[in-house]
Amino acid sequence: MSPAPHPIGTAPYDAVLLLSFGGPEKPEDVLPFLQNVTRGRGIPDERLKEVGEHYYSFGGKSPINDQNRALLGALRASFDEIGLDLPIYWGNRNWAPYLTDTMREMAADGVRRAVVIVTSAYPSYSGCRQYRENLEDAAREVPDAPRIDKLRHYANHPGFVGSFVESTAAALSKLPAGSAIAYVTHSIPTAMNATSGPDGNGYLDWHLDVAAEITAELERRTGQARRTDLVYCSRSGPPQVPWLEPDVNDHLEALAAEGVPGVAVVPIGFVSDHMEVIYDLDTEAAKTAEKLGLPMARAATPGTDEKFVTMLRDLVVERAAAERGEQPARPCAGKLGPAWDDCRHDCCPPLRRPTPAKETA
Ligand SMILES: CC1=C(CCC(=O)O)c2cc3nc(cc4[nH]c(cc5[nH]c(cc1n2)c(C)c5CCC(=O)O)c(CCC(=O)O)c4C)C(CCC(=O)O)=C3C
Ligand SMILES: [Fe+2]
Repeated sequence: MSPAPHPIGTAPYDAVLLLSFGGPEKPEDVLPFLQNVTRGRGIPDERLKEVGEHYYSFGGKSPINDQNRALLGALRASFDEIGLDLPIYWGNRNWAPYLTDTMREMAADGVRRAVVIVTSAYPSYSGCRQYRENLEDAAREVPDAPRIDKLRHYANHPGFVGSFVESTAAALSKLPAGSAIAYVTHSIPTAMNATSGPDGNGYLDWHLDVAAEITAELERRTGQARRTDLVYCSRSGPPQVPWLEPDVNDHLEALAAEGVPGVAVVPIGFVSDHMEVIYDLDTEAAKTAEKLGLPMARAATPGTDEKFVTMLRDLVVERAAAERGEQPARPCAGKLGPAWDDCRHDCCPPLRRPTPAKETA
């Protein structure tokens, strides 16, 4: 008689939810998508027109939904490999499948408790709390909505860092010796960074820690130190509001002026090659680099890389153990230590928007 398969502990969960940003699938979707994203967020019309053009130049279709479908497939295969039979659902903030519809489906299927994987790795209002608000809003609309726990931030997990170590090494191998590394992430308002994470400045601190880990591992491998910086793409908002700088294009100019022989552009802020990556980096920054005669290679994002997918699976198993009151190992690279499971109530507060009327303190 063969032994029963070893049951992987995923109690108390009966499902996993993949929660993402969403993107347009065809040209007619672009405007309604942008309206969903920017509703009440004070983005100037000029910027919206410009971003609309980015989408139209790629046929009105964002790659993000197909990337999430691929990730769902990879997660399913990875779960099946170890006999983990939790169903995996998918919902988005800004486009179909909308989170509220997915939550309705989960409730109808009898899901009582689920764990959510968000496609955003770092603490900030946009990348964390706004998703938690989306979950809360959806739960208010759906009778018998499941209780949903969010995985700890995974940017400093060895699976995420390790995936970027490999892709950065691959990018550097296409460049002249002595090339620099430019780590890139989505710019956010400096005020949003100031309040990100439980103690503030979490967005920046986490990125710097992840970048330092990747750099240190590559240095261990090659014995070579090189110039590294953290720079930004996709600045939005009104011009008078300060966002994190420098912009990647300005940084490339500075590197070229210094005579750096080449640059690996490493998008540590992104989990897949969505519009910010294929437009802001592969189109715009690549054009800047070409104009400057600066050799540039862009490192791959995790996407469906095995290290990344296995990490997500491990984090689901880890969180389930923690919810059962066990003390699971919490793998972590970097100096900041593993992130908290549940965010504190005052973590990453929303930015105050300018109000048209006078107020008192
Ligand atoms: C930190 C961060 C991430 C990284 C974490 C994560 O990955 O989630 C991220 C991801 C994404 N952002 C995306 C798209 C957009 N973001 C916008 C606007 C904004 N993003 C912000 C921040 C972030 N955004 C902020 C502070 C704004 C200003 C408005 C506001 O305060 O909310 C706008 C409006 C137009 C514009 O102003 O650019 C669009 C269209 C897509 C989809 C891409 C695709 O379609 O492939 C993805 C994955
Ligand atoms: Fe964004």
